Amino acid sequence: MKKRTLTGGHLQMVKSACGGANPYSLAQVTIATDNFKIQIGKGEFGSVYYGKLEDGKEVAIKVLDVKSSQGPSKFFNEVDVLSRVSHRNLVSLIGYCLEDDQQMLIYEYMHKGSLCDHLYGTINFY
Ligand SMILES: Nc1ncnc2c1ncn2[C@@H]1O[C@H](COP(=O)(O)OP(=O)(O)OP(=O)(O)O)[C@@H](O)[C@H]1O
Repeated sequence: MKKRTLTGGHLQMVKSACGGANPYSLAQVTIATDNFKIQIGKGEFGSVYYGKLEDGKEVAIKVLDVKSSQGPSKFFNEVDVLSRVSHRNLVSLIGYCLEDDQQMLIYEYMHKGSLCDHLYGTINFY
């Protein structure tokens, strides 16, 4: 299957859409996740890992599965929507990592999981 990556145009859109979300390097994400040690979930978009940023903030890091048929458009849509909405019942987008063909989204970590986790019993606590 053809590998889907973000084009230069997509990258520009992501960077401007990210607003308050910060860019993180692959090295920072690797340290934060202790080399992607704890996988807390898997969705359509890819795998989700537990991490802790330098300032101690706990995060959930979604790593785009490059084989996903959703590809860059899913990444862009998620960044675009979450950067424009802010609500106590919605998870916040803290940052993103776009490096070496990697596409990752960094969210605040929800200790109590998602509504879906509660409905389907798929939660793992860390
Ligand atoms: N911010 C978060 N905090 C804690 N756990 C999370 C967070 N985001 C995702 N997870 C965990 O990872 C799992 C997969 O999440 P993800 O959002 O990728 O899948 P999804 O809910 O099926 O959505 P999508 O359709 O975007 O793939 C969730 O069910 C949850 O257990």
